[in-house]
Amino acid sequence: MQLKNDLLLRAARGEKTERTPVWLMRQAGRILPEYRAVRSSVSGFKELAETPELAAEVTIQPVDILDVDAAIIFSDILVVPEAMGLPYDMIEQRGPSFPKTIQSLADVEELRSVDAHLELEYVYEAIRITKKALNGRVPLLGFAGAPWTILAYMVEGHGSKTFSKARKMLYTEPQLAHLLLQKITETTIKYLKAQVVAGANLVQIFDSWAGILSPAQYREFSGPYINQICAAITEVPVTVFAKGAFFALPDFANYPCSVVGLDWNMDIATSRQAVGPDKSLQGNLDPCALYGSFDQIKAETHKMLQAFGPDRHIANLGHGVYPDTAPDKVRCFVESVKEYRHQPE
Ligand SMILES: Cc1c2[nH]c(c1CCC(=O)O)Cc1[nH]c(c(CCC(=O)O)c1C)Cc1[nH]c(c(CCC(=O)O)c1C)Cc1[nH]c(c(C)c1CCC(=O)O)C2
Repeated sequence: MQLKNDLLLRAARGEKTERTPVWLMRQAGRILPEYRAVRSSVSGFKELAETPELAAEVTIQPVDILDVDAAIIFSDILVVPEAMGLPYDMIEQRGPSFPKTIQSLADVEELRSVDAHLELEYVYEAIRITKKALNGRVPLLGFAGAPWTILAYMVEGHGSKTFSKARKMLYTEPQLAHLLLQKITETTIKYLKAQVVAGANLVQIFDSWAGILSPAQYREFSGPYINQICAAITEVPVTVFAKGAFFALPDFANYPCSVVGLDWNMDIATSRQAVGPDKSLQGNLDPCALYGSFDQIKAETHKMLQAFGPDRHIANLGHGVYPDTAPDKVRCFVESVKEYRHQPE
């Protein structure tokens, strides 16, 4: 179906756009009272994510309420380890937890990878329902975690400041880590391809824990697997968002991806230099900027847009929007992007 608003896809491909497109990571979620209402009608996050009609409903809420230029399918990166054989619980106020973790070769060998993506039919169904309901209003984004970030949860078993168990494995059992990373990569490729078949117009790879690796470790344990995924997804543009991995930006220049996400620690001009002219950039306002006044948000957003320039930019925050951000402030961010006209250099 012809999209009525394809600004984001054109920006991703490096085509000229009338204005910069805008969306927010984690826009489908707790910032919206409308989301919390749907969420409280079910037993919890997992039931919501696994019920395609409801997942579609909360996916579309930010398009209706915040007027963003894209929808992102409501799901989680942790559905992949679950499909491979490690179920997770989402614990209220605390986050994800895995009753069983990966510690040995036997654990890795037990994981499903060949057909694991078939367990995620509920995600594909949510994508199909969302596409139909969106009726071409905006593109729909699919996503998955990067293999390193998924390994981190599979080995650690829960969130952590240091992920020291996961990083320990890279030193003590590098071979085992590579075996696991390759298995996750194979499942992720099939999963993302199935999302595209279901209707995703672009897919984003979230490497949320990229920044806790050294540059050398990143080059060995994360980058190559992301590169494999980018090379396999030829049907739609791919965005790579590696939080904290400023050191990897020159590597991404050589990956077959279309867009590179920046967090707010990354200098815009320096990042553009590192990534080169042939990729689009996404980001990178500090999520905390949305706690400022309306005037501050507008000024910060305009400063950011000017620094990125008019082309090859998708406006976003530098990480997911924080759950206690006022929806009015989010709308102010979106409107500030939409009203901006670039000043000639
Ligand atoms: C690391 C990571 C996770 N999940 C995700 C990442 C990568 C992005 C990032 O770095 O933030 C990705 C994710 N998770 C969710 C989405 C939905 C789409 C969107 O961006 O709007 C996306 C893209 C829903 C969610 N995923 C989660 C919620 C909150 C659960 C709830 O509604 O109770 C939502 C809406 C839970 C989740 N899921 C995860 C954690 C650590 C937590 C707990 C912390 C938190 O609550 O934010 C794992």
